[in-house]
Amino acid sequence: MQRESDASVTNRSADMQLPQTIEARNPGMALDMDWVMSAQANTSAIERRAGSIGARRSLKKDHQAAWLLKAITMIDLTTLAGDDTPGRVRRLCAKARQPVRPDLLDALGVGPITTGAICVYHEMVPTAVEALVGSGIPVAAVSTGFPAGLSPYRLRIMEIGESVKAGAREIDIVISRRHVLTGDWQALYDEVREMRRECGDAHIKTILATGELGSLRNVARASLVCMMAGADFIKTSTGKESVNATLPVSLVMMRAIRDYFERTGIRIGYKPAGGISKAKDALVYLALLKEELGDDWLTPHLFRFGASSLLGDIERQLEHHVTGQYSALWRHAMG
Ligand SMILES: O=C[C@H](O)COP(=O)(O)O
Repeated sequence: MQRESDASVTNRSADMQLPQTIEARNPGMALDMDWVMSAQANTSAIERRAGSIGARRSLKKDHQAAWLLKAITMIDLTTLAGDDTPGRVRRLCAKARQPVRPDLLDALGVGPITTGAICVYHEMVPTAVEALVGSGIPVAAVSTGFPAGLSPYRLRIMEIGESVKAGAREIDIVISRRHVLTGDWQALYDEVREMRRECGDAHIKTILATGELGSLRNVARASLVCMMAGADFIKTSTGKESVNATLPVSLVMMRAIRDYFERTGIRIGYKPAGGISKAKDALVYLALLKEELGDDWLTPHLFRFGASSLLGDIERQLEHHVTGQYSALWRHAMG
């Protein structure tokens, strides 16, 4: 019985690999301070809503394997460590090309899938680009003095250009947290606008480092300013803050995205990142996304997980789904 319903959704999951409608990019707009300052966040209501999401049933349990496969296609498979080597990046790229064992995919009735992207530091971009030739998987580079974003402004801008030149098709920039903490929204807008310009055709994800922004209201306002400045995606965290992606922050950012869509007709992507390592947590994020932004956002063009170890746990859960047995986590090493 469970197999039957899984199969029907799993077939749908194969559609995930079909080209999605590519929408026009967010051109941005003039900074609208009235709109920015009107953004508020009722922390207790947000926490209550975020706390209830895990218990809801928006993703049917017997369709879990299909949702986990979908989650894989939305992972920015990441390595951002000081000891990264070309060998580690090449292994990660091989994993991005074939994130799930073919026998498991066969058993689930699905064709080949890939992760959404590979995410690395600038120095590793050429290695990743070479390792992914012909796969269609984009390379994302973290840029602008990641993770603190405190290197000289000119160099941060140049870093973007260098990564684009090296073949990165997505640039994850970090914003200057101080602009948010001092309420200098114009400076934040100008910074992101210039970074967006430097990205050229590469898509820009703006990392808010929400764990360092002081309040959910600041998260809401910073999200709006980044979108007004032309962000293609807004992303929670670098993975290096002491608090990274959380459900309350995700709720606030998703609602800012909804607000922006309702007023401009432009869909902005969302990327929770940092500390998401369990398949069950990924499902909760997808449930929240579906409930807050709807099915249109359930595509790698509009949603990514920034994660270094989530894939291993998802693969383990899929193996359990097919064989009824769990394998050891070490068998799912990423790099
Ligand atoms: O942007 C991605 C994050 O750095 C990944 O964080 P993680 O290693 O906690 O999964």
